[in-house]
Amino acid sequence: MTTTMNRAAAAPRTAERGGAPLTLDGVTYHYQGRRGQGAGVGPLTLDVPGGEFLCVVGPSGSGKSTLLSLLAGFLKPQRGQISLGGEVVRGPHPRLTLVQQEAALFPWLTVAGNVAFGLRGVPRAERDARVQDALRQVGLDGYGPRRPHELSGGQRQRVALARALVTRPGLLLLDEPFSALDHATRTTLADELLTLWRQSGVTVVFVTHQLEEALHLGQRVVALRGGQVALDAPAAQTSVDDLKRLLGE
Ligand SMILES: Nc1ncnc2c1ncn2[C@@H]1O[C@H](COP(=O)(O)OP(=O)(O)OP(=O)(O)O)[C@@H](O)[C@H]1O
Repeated sequence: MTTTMNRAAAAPRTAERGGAPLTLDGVTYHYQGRRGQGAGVGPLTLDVPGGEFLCVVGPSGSGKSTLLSLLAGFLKPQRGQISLGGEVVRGPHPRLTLVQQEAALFPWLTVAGNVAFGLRGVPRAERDARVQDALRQVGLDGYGPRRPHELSGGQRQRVALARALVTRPGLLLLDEPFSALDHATRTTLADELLTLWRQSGVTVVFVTHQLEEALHLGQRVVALRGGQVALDAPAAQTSVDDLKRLLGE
């Protein structure tokens, strides 16, 4: 690929191909309740090499969303620190991008406008070319002029993925991105995500309730229980039954 990099948010300091390594060092966050510190996560220590596809599983309340909010910079660790590509994460950052369960697309923008959103500051011709390229990658060639309400749920998630990847982030965070979709669409999109990951080399942290999905997608699986890492293993060396037993499901 030979596209020129550009300025500001459109030009994350990540290599064009290849994800950023992610490090959590003693990261702790506990929600403050009326009776002092409540539930939360940590201390969590994890090393995620650049380009790894990590899945995070765990029962309801185990801390998956809290962990993602910390990684996305929406919450600040009370102790410990998170680094991405060697830089401490201190807040939302152009090098990382989050895709959630319901694609949060701007309804007043076209599909192309939604995908182009993160490319402000990039010259028009390059921006248009990158948007077209991203839409082609997610199988939505020709959908640029449509509005989000004219798309199916699966197509909206594809737009969200295109919007996330068009900025060439170092880290892609996914929070149950396919859980609102029917089984067939979910399976198709999961396989498409693997293709996109291989093409882009981005580091992925994917949160899911579905143990099968985690083992299918991830190279590595981290299971949380009560805000702590209960298991951290290569996906190939664990099974749904192992995870169920460990998580008491
Ligand atoms: N805003 C908050 N205030 C107080 N406690 C919270 C808050 N958000 C989450 N918690 C608590 O922190 C713990 C972790 O919650 P979290 O939402 O991260 O879990 P989760 O694994 O994502 O759950 P789910 O799968 O149900 O979304 C839970 O005990 C939860 O009740």
